Amino acid sequence: MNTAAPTTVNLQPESFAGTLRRQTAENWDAAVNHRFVEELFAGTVDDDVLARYLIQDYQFFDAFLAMLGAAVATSDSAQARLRFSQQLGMLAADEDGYFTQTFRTLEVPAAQTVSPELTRPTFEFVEHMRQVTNSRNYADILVVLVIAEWLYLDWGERDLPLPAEPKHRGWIELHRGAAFREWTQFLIDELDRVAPALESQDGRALAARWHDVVRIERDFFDAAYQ
Ligand SMILES: Cc1ncc(CO)c(N)n1
Repeated sequence: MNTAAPTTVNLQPESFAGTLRRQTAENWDAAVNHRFVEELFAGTVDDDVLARYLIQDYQFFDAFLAMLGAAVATSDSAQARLRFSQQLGMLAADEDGYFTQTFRTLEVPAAQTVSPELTRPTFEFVEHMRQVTNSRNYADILVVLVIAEWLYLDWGERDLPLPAEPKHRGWIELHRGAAFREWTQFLIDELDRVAPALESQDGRALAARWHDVVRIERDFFDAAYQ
């Protein structure tokens, strides 16, 4: 695929992130236009589907926080370290608050929020995050961060009316708007600043991870219906 969907970030088309975004357009766009996203905006997603998705995503969330901690620890930039730290504070307050409130609304048993059985996409995603966290390689960490946030920004910013109920609307509002756009732009700019040449050995390893993680994002939505 050689077409780039319209996106809400500023991008150098030939940059590391721009090139990989274009190479993975098929799975990326399938995720952004997924049935789950359509039903979330419409406010029609089945409560069981939403609960299954959020139970898995709470496990994603914990590994994601650990990965952000690794970004704090490994960044070569003091300014970037502060930006990651600020985001950790927001996630611990607003995003954890959304999960907690919505688990209560959906009457999800506590055991399911603590140690559910992982679906295959969750297992794979957590494994990628564990690998980059342990690698202490800032560029490798940024690859996973950029995909997770940029792909979610792309569906969150879809031009659709917002649903009324907090369990639907809250998840959308966490992934759209000026603050989330600015955060995503920061991640893309950091990756393009520190990424190795795409054709180098390190660059090829990062590209392989990029392709796999975008595929997992799509599978993650599918799993909520299985
Ligand atoms: C699976 C998945 N990808 C990305 C995000 C956004 O960080 C999320 N919450 N869950």
